[in-house]
Amino acid sequence: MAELVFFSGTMDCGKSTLALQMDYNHRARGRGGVRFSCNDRAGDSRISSRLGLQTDAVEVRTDTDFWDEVVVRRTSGLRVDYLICDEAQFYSAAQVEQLARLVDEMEVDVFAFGITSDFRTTLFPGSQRLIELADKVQVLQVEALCWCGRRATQNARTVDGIMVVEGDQVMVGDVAPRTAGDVPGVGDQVHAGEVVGHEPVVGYETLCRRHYMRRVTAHGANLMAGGDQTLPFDVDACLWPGAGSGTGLTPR
Ligand SMILES: Nc1ncnc2c1ncn2[C@@H]1O[C@H](COP(=O)(O)OP(=O)(O)O)[C@@H](O)[C@H]1O
Ligand SMILES: Cc1cn([C@H]2C[C@H](O)[C@@H](COP(=O)(O)O)O2)c(=O)[nH]c1=O
Repeated sequence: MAELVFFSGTMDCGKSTLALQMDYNHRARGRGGVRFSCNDRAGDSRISSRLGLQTDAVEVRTDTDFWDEVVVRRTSGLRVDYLICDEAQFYSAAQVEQLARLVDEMEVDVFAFGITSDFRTTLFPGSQRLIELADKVQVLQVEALCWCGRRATQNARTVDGIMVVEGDQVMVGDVAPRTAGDVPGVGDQVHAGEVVGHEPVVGYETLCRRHYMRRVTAHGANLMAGGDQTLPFDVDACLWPGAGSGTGLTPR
């Protein structure tokens, strides 16, 4: 019996790697599949893993109809037993419904991969519909970690190194280990898209809920630990502007 499975998690937890592995394993057993992706960091029509593997894929656009994609291939004699759907958070609800219909009416297995929520902790439309319709939602085994060592559950967006909570939902970007540099101070607020004399650099960082809520990125934690605070200094004993009642760094 065909299935709609949603493999979900934060950024950088191995979704695209798993997508490529599942495609490889099914293909190796003679099954025919089609790979789809949307807005991959490596560019249009690609599925790329940070482990270094990448391959071609069909780019999903707003007018892509998955039902038609499968019908066209089957009509021309191609075998379509399964679909690999990467970056599925960016698909529309209607496209996810087409995927579900392919499972139910054409016995096509659909393996979808995507992040659940955006930088404001809001569900992406595609992910929401997948959670609503999937036969199984699987959280990936490899956990992305917060800088504190806890499991990361949130995707924070940074602009020029500062965490932001406003801006467009879709902004293609990557997570990157932060290096020391001249970036603005902890708690400063800038908005995604704001240009201050240069093109803003958008990045992402996976955080645990506690540090997402307190707006403490790795860089912020470093600043606090290495700043002129009297040691020992407990980063977690601070409230953040905008994250609670504090107006600044307010040791609890
Ligand atoms: N140099 C590396 N060596 C080993 N593992 C790596 C390396 N770079 C990335 N990874 C692994 O790849 C994972 C990210 O895989 P990827 O498929 O790109 O994630 P996702 O699609 O979920 O964003 C990381 O969690 C890490 O486990
Ligand atoms: C949180 C968040 C992420 N994105 C973008 C950033 C990346 O291009 C992809 C996620 O890719 P990954 O392979 O899972 O790392 O999504 C976005 O556009 N908006 C967001 O809020």
